[in-house]
Amino acid sequence: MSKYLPIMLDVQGRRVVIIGGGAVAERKAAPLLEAGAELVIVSPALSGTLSAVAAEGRLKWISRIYAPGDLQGAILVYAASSDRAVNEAVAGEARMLGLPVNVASHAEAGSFITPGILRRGRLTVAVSTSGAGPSAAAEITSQIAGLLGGEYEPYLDFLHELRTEIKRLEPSPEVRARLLRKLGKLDVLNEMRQGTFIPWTSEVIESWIACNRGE
Ligand SMILES: C[C@@]1(CC(=O)O)C2=NC(=C\c3[nH]c(c(CCC(=O)O)c3CC(=O)O)Cc3[nH]c(c(CC(=O)O)c3CCC(=O)O)/C=C3\N/C(=C\2)[C@@H](CCC(=O)O)[C@]3(C)CC(=O)O)/[C@H]1CCC(=O)O
Ligand SMILES: NC(=O)c1ccc[n+]([C@@H]2O[C@H](COP(=O)([O-])OP(=O)(O)OC[C@H]3O[C@@H](n4cnc5c(N)ncnc54)[C@H](O)[C@@H]3O)[C@@H](O)[C@H]2O)c1
Repeated sequence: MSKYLPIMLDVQGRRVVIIGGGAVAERKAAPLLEAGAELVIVSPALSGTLSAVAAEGRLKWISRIYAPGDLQGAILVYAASSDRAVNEAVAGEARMLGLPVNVASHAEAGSFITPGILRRGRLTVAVSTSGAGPSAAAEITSQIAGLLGGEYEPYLDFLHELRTEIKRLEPSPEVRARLLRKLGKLDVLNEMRQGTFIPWTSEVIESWIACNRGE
């Protein structure tokens, strides 16, 4: 069994190529577009949703079958055509170029697989069964969605703001590390859940930093 490594990849403005434009390509495209990838789809046909996205100029559609050379300039590749042999040829070209490739028809021909994804603002949860059961991955993802409410979005925005301020205002690495550890122990998430959270002004942030610099 492959033991896959989960990573968070920044694809903003980077070219990602999907071969095939059907239902699976559509599912793989959604998180790529959300993450700001420069998406290129090579396929003789495109699903309705993908056509609409192409018409808005949010992806580039190359309207023909795959040809070697289509992966030039990409950082990531998805072989999602309905033709197994074509997907294998795509995986071969990707391997030659040293590019990570996902193969929708038979995962073992590729080098990465796609998890179920759940987002709450800056929080991302990715769920994988290591390929054992894609439907189970979808089901587990929706169970976790029920556990993690909308409060995580403002909570993580708050943590981000405080972390940025601590890094800006506190020159000592030891004190900064202590403040950042204390940040994780604040009860703000519960306050947000209960609707009792009062947003911190810059004065409150500065005084919290001043009061918590010590041991
Ligand atoms: C999670 C999710 C993400 C996504 O695709 O975006 C995802 N598959 C999803 C849905 C889904 N997949 C399939 C159906 C039809 C019902 C069924 O057959 O079960 C449905 C629809 C459904 O269940 O709703 C069939 C299927 N899937 C794969 C194969 C081929 C094979 O096994 O090799 C076949 C058979 C094809 C055939 O027979 O022709 C392969 C993979 N699918 C994966 C991910 C990777 C492993 C993830 C893990 O670690 O578990 C992996 C290995 C590779 C990859 O695609 O990256 C997404 C749910 C997202 C969500 O809704 O939240
Ligand atoms: N990994 C997964 O999550 C998953 C889920 C379901 C199905 N599948 C598998 O993924 C594949 C695609 O499924 P789908 O539902 O999107 O099929 P689909 O028929 O909806 O789409 C296939 C697409 O591939 C395109 N295509 C065909 N030949 C091509 C070529 N030579 N070059 C470029 N594009 C080409 C078609 O025009 C079409 O747009 C199937 O092999 C299926 O077994 C994978």
